Amino acid sequence: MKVFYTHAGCTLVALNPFQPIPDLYSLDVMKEYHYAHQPQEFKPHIFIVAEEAYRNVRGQLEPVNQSLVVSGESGAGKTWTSRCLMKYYATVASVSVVKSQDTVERIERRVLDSNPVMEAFGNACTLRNNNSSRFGKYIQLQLDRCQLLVGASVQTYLLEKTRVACQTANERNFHIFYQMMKGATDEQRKEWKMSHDQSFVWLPNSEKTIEGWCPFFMCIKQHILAGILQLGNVSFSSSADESQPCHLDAKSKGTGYCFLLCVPAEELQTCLRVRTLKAGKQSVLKPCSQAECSVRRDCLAKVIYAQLFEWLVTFINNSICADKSTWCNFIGVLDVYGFECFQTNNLEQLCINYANEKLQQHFVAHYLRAQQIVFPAALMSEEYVSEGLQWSFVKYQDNQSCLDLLEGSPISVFSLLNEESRLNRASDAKTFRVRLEKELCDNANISWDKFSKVPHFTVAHYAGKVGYQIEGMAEKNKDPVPPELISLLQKSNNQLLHQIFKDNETESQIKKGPGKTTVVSKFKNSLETLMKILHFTTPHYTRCIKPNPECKPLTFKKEEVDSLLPCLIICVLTPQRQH
Ligand SMILES: Nc1ncnc2c1ncn2[C@@H]1O[C@H](COP(=O)(O)OP(=O)(O)OP(=O)(O)O)[C@@H](O)[C@H]1O
Repeated sequence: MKVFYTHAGCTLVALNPFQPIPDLYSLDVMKEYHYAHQPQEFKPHIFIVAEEAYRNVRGQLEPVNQSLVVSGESGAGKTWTSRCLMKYYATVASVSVVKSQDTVERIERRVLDSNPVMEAFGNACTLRNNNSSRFGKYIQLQLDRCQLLVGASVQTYLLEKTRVACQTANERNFHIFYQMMKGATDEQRKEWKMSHDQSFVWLPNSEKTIEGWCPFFMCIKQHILAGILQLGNVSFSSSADESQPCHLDAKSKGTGYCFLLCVPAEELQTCLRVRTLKAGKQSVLKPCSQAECSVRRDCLAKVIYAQLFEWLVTFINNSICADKSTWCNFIGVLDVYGFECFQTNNLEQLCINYANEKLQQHFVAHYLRAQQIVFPAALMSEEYVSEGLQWSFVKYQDNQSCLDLLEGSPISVFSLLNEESRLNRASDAKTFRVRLEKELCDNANISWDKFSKVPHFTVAHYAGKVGYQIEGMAEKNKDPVPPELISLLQKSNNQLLHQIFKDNETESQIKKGPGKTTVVSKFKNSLETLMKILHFTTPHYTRCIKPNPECKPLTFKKEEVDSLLPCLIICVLTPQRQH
């Protein structure tokens, strides 16, 4: 029926049309909502949410700062919606009416222009979405005393860095690699030691044209990225004599990647194949197996890319963030990865689903609070409480029990996983599974398929059950980076590489000892900071819905969408409190 928005309780539901809808987001429509006496009486639209938040800031009612939480599965339209919100504020809260044109160029444009740059480095074509964000982000739009947009800052969460060195079949690496190859001049190719016919292991499906995605070339020095691509073509073969390092395969004998990363070739090639073990003051050199060499190669690429991404975010923040003295309120836009359940799920999905569980808890708690219910005592005793509210409360308890399972103290999945990662030995999946079962068997949210051949555990999340594979989880959680590689990067003659590894967090982690700062502990900390921000702001929820898995325009597959609805039902079932 070409209706793309509706309200469900306090949530705006946004249906992805998968094709541009003329005039749905035009300047005139923005103005209509912005200048309306009562925008809530207009047709449901993302601009109502935007305007409501804006008016709240104007009204200065506590909490004045606002958070717009945009959720939904991959491809549902979260990034699109976040962009719409940013464009809305860049228009209605524009400084242009007040100050010179220069300022407009400097602020709104810069904020909006940061999107394609971040997307180039952080988005990729996946099976679910051609332009899938592989990181979460919270964008804080900073408003001055007159509610004009004067700056912004971005906080990012959990970049999927494994994608740099490993792309699932039919998926691609981050956009930036394709963009730079597409835009490279002959001269640049020469500089990067890349011939026209050279193919790259880490650049799959480059022939794929992506509709609606416009490749462009970024004018920054891409030596590091070219170095990463060249590194992906390095392979190893075992030496006949085990006491000797692996051989570098004929094709990888070239030292282009060492040149591009500006580190001594011999030293890097040794670091990739030989481990330095410290025993007191003495160092012992131990050749790595073929598989270990590949892990070290991938690790090098991942750590460089992750640091580069962080540097980019800091760089963007430095250019868009307003001086603290110039802004007093903010509207935050949260675009996080939705709930994930694949055939094989590991640490990444566990973290993502944990984040969703936290957000869901925040949502339900907010909703119950908005109903002026002081729970639990009042909720249970008052007779007039609707069935819907009681149901919400039960859901809230389920949600809490799942969070206890994941992050609770002293014993939870995370605490046990961290313990396992801190052991000075490789983790054994079967033993770890037994430990999990022994310690957590009291929690009804975890279960085990006794007949499964691979060690796993199943968590009953609010949005459904997800089975997590245990193999490799503790190692991923450690995210170890060989110290030799970091020391080498610190010596790089590439100014940027040298700078980003100079006082590198990875190094301080290494100094603290293995497993001290784990992926889970870092993610949990950053999520806690986010939850605190959300707690002190007025939240607005938008749930994006993917109407069909094939991303077909204007196609609504009822059976596919229905499975998503339980997460929404909570807001439909809880009517206004009736006295
Ligand atoms: N309102 C809309 N109008 C037109 N097209 C849209 C709209 N919302 C989304 N799309 C289309 O759907 C695609 C997927 O949307 P988007 O990238 O925002 O999803 P996402 O939820 O952020 O996914 P991911 O979690 O994978 O990053 C967009 O590239 C765009 O083509």
